[in-house]
Amino acid sequence: MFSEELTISVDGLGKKYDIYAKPADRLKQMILPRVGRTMGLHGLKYHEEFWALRDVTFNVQRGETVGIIGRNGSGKSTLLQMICGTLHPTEGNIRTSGRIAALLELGAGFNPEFTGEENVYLSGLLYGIPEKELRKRFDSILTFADIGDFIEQPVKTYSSGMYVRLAFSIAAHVDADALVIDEALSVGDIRFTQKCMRFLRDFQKKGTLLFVSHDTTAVTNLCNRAIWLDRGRKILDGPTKEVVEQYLAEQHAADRASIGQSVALKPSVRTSDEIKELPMPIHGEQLAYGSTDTVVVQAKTINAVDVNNKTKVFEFDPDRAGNQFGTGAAAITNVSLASNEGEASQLFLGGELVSLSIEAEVFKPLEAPIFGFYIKDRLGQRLFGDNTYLAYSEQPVVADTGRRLRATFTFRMPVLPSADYSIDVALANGSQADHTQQHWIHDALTFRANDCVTPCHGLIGIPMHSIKIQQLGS
Ligand SMILES: Nc1ncnc2c1ncn2[C@@H]1O[C@H](COP(=O)(O)OP(=O)(O)OP(=O)(O)O)[C@@H](O)[C@H]1O
Repeated sequence: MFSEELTISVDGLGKKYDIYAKPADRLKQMILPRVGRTMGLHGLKYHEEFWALRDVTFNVQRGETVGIIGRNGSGKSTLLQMICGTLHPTEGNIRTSGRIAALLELGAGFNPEFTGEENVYLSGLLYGIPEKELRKRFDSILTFADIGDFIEQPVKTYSSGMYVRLAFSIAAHVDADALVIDEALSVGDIRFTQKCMRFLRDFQKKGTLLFVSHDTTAVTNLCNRAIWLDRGRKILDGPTKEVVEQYLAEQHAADRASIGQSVALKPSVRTSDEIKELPMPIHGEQLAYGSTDTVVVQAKTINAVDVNNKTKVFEFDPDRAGNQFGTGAAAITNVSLASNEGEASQLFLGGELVSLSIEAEVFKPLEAPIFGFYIKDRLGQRLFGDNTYLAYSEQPVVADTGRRLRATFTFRMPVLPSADYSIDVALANGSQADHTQQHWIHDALTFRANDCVTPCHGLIGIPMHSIKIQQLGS
């Protein structure tokens, strides 16, 4: 039975396309089977069957945010279009409850000949919002979209960014119970994207969200759950962090396999597409603490309290680390955090200088090794990270077979809200733009930040150089 708590229920869903090699085959398929049947011939086929989606089953509960990930052509858009009712399934069932607003890829939704304003009313009516109500909301829709006088121009004259601004603004104003978003946010500029993200974070508190993106970081940031599609099939459905990690690992394995490189270090070792976007962030992406000591102006107060932002580090244990992948030409053998004086320690303070060391053993010569790390929060959001590339780009450290290497990053442990965190470490070979991961370990070290007496508003806290209130003359 379809529960009231379910917003979307998808059962055995499939979409088949008949692919014809040439247009004439389509005609033959329409006419000849009938002729054949009258002659007692059956099963004449002039096309290939192609299943864009097959056998996909899942439920989305009211209030859930679910990310859909997968390679190009894996069936994500096909799935969303069927959920929104713009595409008919070949087999299976979809049940939805409440009002679903869709923000599908460009091309869907608006009548290109109509002006933006006409499209606002048209879309509103399709969502069942009475015209009188739409009039009341029109100004707010326009303000959100921020496309100025273009609202009076036909939509066919819009840039893709304007199109998405208007489409998103409408979807945000129709009191939807569920929002279905397909790649739309990749089009807008940063300010608009931030505005949409704020809206979505607010919407998440009450509504159901289905979110397709190639940007796995965005999926990780926004969704608690993810569904991975591949070649039209559901591969995995679960907590976002796990699904994204496995998806990236699988992608890298496939990429490596396609260029004939070995991929496995050990059964749990996987490869990842992160290689393309990383090795790890370049300098400048890292947290902007100065090289000189920062004065924490609240230090007096903080030190007066027994429990400040202490961070407890759990030692590196290769068997307990998360997913791993890489070619296996080198292996990371140890990871540790020490105080800046080099003392191995398990407790640090937010704002303290610490050193992260990554040691590795080389099995095959590396002409340009790059070590890197990321610090991630509980949802897998990357808070900051860095790599050795820029420091050694002019003169890479060449490592022969049998050598052992150690990279050390010294940085200020940020002030962190009380929660669990983890550190990904990696050793690649090559350049920032073109490299191969030799060994990447997700969650090599984990740590817990304790009671945040130190001011920390947001993902990480920056120790303040000064805080003042001044009386100004009237
Ligand atoms: N009308 C159609 N006729 C034939 N094949 C189609 C049709 N529409 C989609 N397909 C095929 O179905 C498969 C799934 O397409 P879909 O657009 O759903 O993938 P996707 O995961 O959204 O891809 P992308 O990430 O590139 O947007 C693709 O191989 C695509 O070529």
